[in-house]
Amino acid sequence: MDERLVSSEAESEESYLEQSLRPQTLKQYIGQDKVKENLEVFIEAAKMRSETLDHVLLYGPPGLGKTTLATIIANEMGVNIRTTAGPAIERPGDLAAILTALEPGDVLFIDEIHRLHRSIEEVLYPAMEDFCLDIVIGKGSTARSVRLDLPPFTLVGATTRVGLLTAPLRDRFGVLSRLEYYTEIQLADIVERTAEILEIGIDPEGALEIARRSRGTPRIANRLLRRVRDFAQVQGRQAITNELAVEALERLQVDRLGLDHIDHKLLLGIIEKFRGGPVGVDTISATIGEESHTIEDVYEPYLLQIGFLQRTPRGRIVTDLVYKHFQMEIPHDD
Ligand SMILES: Nc1ncnc2c1ncn2[C@@H]1O[C@H](COP(=O)(O)OP(=O)(O)OP(=O)(O)O)[C@@H](O)[C@H]1O
Ligand SMILES: [Mg+2]
Repeated sequence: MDERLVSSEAESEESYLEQSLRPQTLKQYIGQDKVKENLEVFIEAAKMRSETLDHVLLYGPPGLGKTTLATIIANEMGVNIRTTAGPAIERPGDLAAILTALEPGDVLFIDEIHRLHRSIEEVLYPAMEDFCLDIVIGKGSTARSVRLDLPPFTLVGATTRVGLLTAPLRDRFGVLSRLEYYTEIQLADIVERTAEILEIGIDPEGALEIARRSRGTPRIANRLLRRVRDFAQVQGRQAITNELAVEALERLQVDRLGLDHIDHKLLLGIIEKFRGGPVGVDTISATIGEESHTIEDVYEPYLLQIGFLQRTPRGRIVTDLVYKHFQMEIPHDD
């Protein structure tokens, strides 16, 4: 698969840069008002009672700020954060080692928590519920189980695929927060904030243009800003104006809704070869030469989100919005 400018996944070099752009406090964190307001109350209450914060599950599409929020929770609680990821924990002993090394009150952040092995999840249950660890010592007939106390801690889990979490794991989180796509105005604020950190001059209208094409996703907004800055620099401009943003993003083939050549190929393929659908994913896959699961996991979600595609039992259909976007005549049933 090509690297896409509008991919919501982090590029290989990007994660380092992203760290420097992460807001540190809830106040600096733009948008997600409902999630923020709830967390504010829970954090405040936990601090008043001198207790740890309840376990928090953050879920939603890539690039919306889950890792950022995990860091902020630790900052606001005034504790350390220990970070790991589902696939990195291979044996129950790995998790036991992490848990016993925690300081009282710490945040343990497990990214991609849907990818934890079942055998490891079982270690997590008593740890989350009673702050203890059941370990087996010895082998065979002399084996016995010992209960170890753990320091109280807050588990923050993050996932893009909440549906893959087992019910017993999901039920052990006291706070479940779903992150939503951002509005244009919120993304424009994020772009302006990032521009300030990176010392890039930008007009409000330039920021709004980048926001509009960022598919509701801060990660994409920040990436487009960096690419548009390259154009500004090469052209010797002091600030990113609306005109410059439009010109740069058109040249980068990111259209005014943030769609790129792959989105165009998919949508126009359904229109031109299947008269707008319905058509099955496997058939689309064969015609445009992309894997079915890539279409479903990577290409479709945003098109479904903005109402350009509809899923029906007989396959995918493009909506009237697509014809309007491409300035094509809407076909009439006859
Ligand atoms: N609310 C926000 N305000 C300002 N910047 C944000 C916000 N949310 C995310 N960002 C920025 O977007 C980038 C991506 O955010 P983050 O890494 O937290 O996303 P994520 O949800 O953890 O993604 P993934 O699912 O790929 O792990 C970061 O550089 C971060 O600074
Ligand atoms: Mg993350």
